[in-house]
Amino acid sequence: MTEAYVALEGGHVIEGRGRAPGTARGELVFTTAYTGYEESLTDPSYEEQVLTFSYPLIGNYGVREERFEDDRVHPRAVLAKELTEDVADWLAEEGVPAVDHLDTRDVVTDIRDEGAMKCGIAVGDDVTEKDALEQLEQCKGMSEHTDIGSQVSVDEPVVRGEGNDGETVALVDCGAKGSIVDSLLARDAEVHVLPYDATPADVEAVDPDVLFISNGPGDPANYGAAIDLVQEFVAETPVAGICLGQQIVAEALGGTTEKMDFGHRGVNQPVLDLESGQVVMTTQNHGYTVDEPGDHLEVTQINVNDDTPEGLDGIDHDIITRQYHPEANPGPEDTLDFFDDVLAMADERAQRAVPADD
Ligand SMILES: NC(=O)CC[C@H](N)C(=O)O
Repeated sequence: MTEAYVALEGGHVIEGRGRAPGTARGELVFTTAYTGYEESLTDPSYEEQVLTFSYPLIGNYGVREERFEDDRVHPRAVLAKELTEDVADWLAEEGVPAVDHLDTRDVVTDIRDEGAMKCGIAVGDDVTEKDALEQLEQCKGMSEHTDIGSQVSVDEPVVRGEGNDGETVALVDCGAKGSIVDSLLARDAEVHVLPYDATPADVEAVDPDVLFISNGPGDPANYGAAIDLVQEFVAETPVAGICLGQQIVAEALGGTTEKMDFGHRGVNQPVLDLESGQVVMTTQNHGYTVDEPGDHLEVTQINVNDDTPEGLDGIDHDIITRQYHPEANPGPEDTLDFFDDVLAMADERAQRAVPADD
């Protein structure tokens, strides 16, 4: 049996069964999602994190590429109670260490008590506890990954849905999930996917009907270029954002963000819309949150469990953002109309930009 060690911040080491070999380190987080492991494992927002599944059996319906959100696995390592052969083989092929036969209830309780923490992993025939502790020693905190966007973004602009007759979207790719692009394409948008460090000139070249900031890993404060873009364009171009995108918009407009203790990761986070009084179930994956929205943004939706902001609207500009993942994948599809709202906002701007016939 392959050895597997997980060293937790503070130096406590737990042992499990090795399912995919290698060493790794990252911020230890958990998701309560009971479905959608392929989508979670390919979500770029998990870059530099180690993902623990609290649901006990992962992999029972196989591994299929059409459910992937990106072309590779993003968590640095994976922990679970029981991984099927399919998932273990996939992770081994991807070079992502995996450990099962752990008491994930204990791991989740530790994270809930202590907060998301650094960890080191060592899996293999000859590894020891010391290898896991060495990984832990080298582990950086999330906000120390100051250029994390470069690990997950396109290098050059890419146009998707060229010639579509809907709105033109400039999507700043801070690690965008594929299904966000798909949700826009399904509504006939032409999507210009721009690098996370795109310049104002890159956005001007697209002349978008909406500037859309994607989800992505790490601390929103480390996305200076995207923050600048929001400041530069907000007066003339509608702005939308999902997850990291909401946090970047808040940072850009005088709001603040903060790190949560252990974040929200799962597919049944209840969100209250303050205007309609309706509660929807949402998919979430974040460890930071907007703290103060600032003077230019109004909180429109909140998390029912802890009142954190889940939706923001612009007070003096056209802006809509969500902290959760309206595209779902995995998770409930109660919130897909966000994309209709964003494109309706973009369409209004597009109509205004057309000079009136005389
Ligand atoms: N899914 C995301 O966009 C995550 C946003 C940010 N990295 C956070 O952890 O809060």
